[in-house]
Amino acid sequence: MQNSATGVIRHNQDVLQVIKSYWQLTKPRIILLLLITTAGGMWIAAQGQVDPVLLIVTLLSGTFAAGSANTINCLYDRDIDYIMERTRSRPLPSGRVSPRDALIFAITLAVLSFGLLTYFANLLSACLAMSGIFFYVVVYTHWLKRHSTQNIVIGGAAGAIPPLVGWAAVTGDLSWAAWVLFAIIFLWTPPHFWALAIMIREDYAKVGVPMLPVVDGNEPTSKQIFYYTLSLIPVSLLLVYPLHVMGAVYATIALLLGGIFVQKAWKLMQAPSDLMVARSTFKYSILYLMLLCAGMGIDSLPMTHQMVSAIAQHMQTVIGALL
Ligand code: HEM
Ligand SMILES: CC(C)=CCC/C(C)=C/CC/C(C)=C/COP(=O)(O)OP(=O)(O)O
Repeated sequence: MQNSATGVIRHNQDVLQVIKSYWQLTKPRIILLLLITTAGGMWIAAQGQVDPVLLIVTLLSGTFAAGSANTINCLYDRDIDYIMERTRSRPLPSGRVSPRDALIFAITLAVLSFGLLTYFANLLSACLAMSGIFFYVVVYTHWLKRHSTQNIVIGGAAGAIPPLVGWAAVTGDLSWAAWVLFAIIFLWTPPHFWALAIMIREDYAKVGVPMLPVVDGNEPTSKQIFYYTLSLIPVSLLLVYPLHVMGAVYATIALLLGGIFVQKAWKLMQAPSDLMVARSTFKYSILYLMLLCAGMGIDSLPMTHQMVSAIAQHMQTVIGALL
């Protein structure tokens, strides 16, 4: 009796371990931020009034597409992941999932994503999601990652596709504002990744991946980080002017967040080998993108528009009374 109970417990633990391994293959923590940017795109496209069913289906499809891309990346990179300390315990290098099963899992996720987006949203959003997988797997992982110091600059375009998926799911096309969202993430990726690459330079050097800090050193990398970060401020404000899809609330948030990011990048440029500063810049990059997207959401709410116009009216009355 006790043996069979122990057997059931052990079986359940095994099942949980298998689920955990497949979950880890998808790199879920990265997907969360990708989904936040997708939601940001949807929110602006729908001017703050997104159909909840479309939102849920698009985010689920985005999860499947990104999970598929990340699984294929883990499959392709399992040789170097086995050598690098940070990635050694991932499901493939540690042997918890076989390459064949990982491939079947990735294909299933991609098919589900394409089917859901085509059925519930439109073909454009489905094709954009598939182009994200293609770009990340073929252009970044296969062509660039092991061959160019600009790997993450060009390859980073893959990570900038999710807001396009969100936008297209709502409107069926892509406007200038959607491309500005793409540009924000495109410019954000080098500071995000190179700050981390400064911290784990030795790992990349060990496996011969030509990340910029490995090849050119920390000083030129920190300069590049600074210029990309600086360029983020005017680009993030394009949504306010000339595109007029965001207002004063977003502008204030974008300026504030961008200012802090530039300050951190400046500090890193002054001390390019200070791992604590690099760590703080990397961590802040994630917070920056999360809060910028939250700012887009807040600015798009009809309640915010009412509040801003009420404040403006009040100010007008006060100024009128004073003059
Ligand atoms: C080519 C582009 C990119 C590269 C090379 C890159 C690389 C990395 C690496 C190596 C890590 C550390 C992961 C780990 O510890 O296992 C990381 C963390 C992270 N990345 Fe990126 N990244 C890129 C783009 C993006 C994009 C587009 C997003 C989302 C919009 C993103 C979101 C995150 C998040 C949220 C983390 C922290 C995960 C955690 O909590 O551990 N990354 N990135
Ligand atoms: C629309 C769509 C599906 C887009 C795909 C977006 C996507 C999956 C972006 C991932 C970006 C990323 C985490 C790169 C790190 O790869 P790495 O190989 O350098 O990281 P690692 O060393 O941790 O494996």
